[in-house]
Amino acid sequence: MEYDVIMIGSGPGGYTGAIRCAQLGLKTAIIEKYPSLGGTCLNVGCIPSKALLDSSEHYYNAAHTFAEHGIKLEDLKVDLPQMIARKTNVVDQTTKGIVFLMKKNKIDEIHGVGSFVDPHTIKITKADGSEQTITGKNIIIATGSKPMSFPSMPIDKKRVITSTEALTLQEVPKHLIVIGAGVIGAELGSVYARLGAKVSFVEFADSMIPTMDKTMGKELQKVIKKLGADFYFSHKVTKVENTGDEVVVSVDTPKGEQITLTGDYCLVSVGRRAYTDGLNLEAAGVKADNRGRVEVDDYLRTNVPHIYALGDVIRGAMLAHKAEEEGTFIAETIVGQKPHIHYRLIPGVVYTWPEVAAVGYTEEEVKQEGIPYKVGSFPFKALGRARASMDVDGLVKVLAHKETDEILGVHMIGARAADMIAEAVVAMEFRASAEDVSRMSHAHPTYTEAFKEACLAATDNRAINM
Ligand SMILES: NC(=O)c1ccc[n+]([C@@H]2O[C@H](COP(=O)([O-])OP(=O)(O)OC[C@H]3O[C@@H](n4cnc5c(N)ncnc54)[C@H](O)[C@@H]3O)[C@@H](O)[C@H]2O)c1
Repeated sequence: MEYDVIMIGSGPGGYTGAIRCAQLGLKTAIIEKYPSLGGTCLNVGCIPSKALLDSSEHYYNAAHTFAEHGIKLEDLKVDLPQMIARKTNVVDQTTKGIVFLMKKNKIDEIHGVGSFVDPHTIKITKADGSEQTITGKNIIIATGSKPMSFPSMPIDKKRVITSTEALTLQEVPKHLIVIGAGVIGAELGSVYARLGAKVSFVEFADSMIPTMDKTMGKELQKVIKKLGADFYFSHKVTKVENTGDEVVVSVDTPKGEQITLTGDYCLVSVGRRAYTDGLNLEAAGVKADNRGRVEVDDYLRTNVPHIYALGDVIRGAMLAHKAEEEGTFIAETIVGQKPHIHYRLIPGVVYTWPEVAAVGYTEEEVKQEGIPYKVGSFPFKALGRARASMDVDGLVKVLAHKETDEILGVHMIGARAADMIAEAVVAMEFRASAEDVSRMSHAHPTYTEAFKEACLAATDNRAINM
């Protein structure tokens, strides 16, 4: 069978790109190694982790804030197997939705491991060992990423686990040691801290979520500390050992001393790596870089012009919505359109509670690039809406150009920040100044007023409610 496009991988980038190809009239096949569609994000990433984050937040509120709201509960318990079962149900519904979308768009769905035979031919090895070969005028590599580890921290999937196993635990850990306080560590560490686990974060850098604006990491640490977590920043893990019922983690302190931490589970969340295993890129002559990522040009084309790649398997942020934009971009490029992705304006979100969300430059970046800037901040606790819901932690920080007032970056930590960041993206896509946003009506009382107030603060230090 010959296709216009073969998409290898059905994560958010793969399935979105396949649908856009089909919409543009291209005969499209999608190959997926696993029985269900949706990739890491839908099966063992974004969606299931959000289901557990929400459940753990409900529990935490029931245990800690309901009484102040005037709601009394007795005999409150965590039923972790039920929590995990609900999460599995959410995943099932979501992945079945993708099957429906493939059928609706007449995309051929083929399950099995895809590997290149030559630059136009893909062999699919199915679970029962049978093989199928198809050819494509264009091929898109969307095979995503896998959790990274180091030889000193071997993953046994029982006590030394990755995010995948952390989504299926059948008991709340007594002491969860989290290696790496980046996005996954913060999200899943906070789930189990809320459910009652003692959580210790061991992080190489000097703060949580170290690649985001430093103010966000500091604020997030304050909130997670309230859950009883411990932090070991600028500490280096040298060894992780499963001793049966326990995990012993050996750590070098910044002073050069060696300490050990003992817990019942250890979550290794030290980043992810591009996943190209089994693809047989050599048969197509496709080049990978020194980090194993498929090399692409500005058009997301590999060194073989009809083979493209997108998402976690190439350079850039490992974000589902970045991959989705790239899927659409490639489909439109194939049919001769001139699409565009504004990488600087792809938002980043950490789904802790409160959430962290950001778009554009961090303060550290504007300093480093020598861009003249000014800052406006506004804390959520000064908002009536936040006090009404008892979600008073966090702030909005706006960076604007000192001379032109153009918004350069927006960083939020607070309730509903993940949704609110969309307003900042729109403002920045249209190159708004802080004053532009200051002059737009924001409904009262809402959390979005914090963005307007931070813009007022940046415009002329004239926030109203502070
Ligand atoms: N909400 C989201 O958008 C979301 C959610 C999950 C994952 N992701 C993406 O998936 C990828 C993987 O997530 P992640 O949290 O594993 O990676 P990450 O890069 O966000 O964080 C890894 C952290 O581990 C630390 N680290 C590395 N080696 C260490 C060591 N030996 N000892 C102690 N600390 C060490 C790093 O300094 C870093 O802070 C990221 O690119 C992330 O953006 C995104």
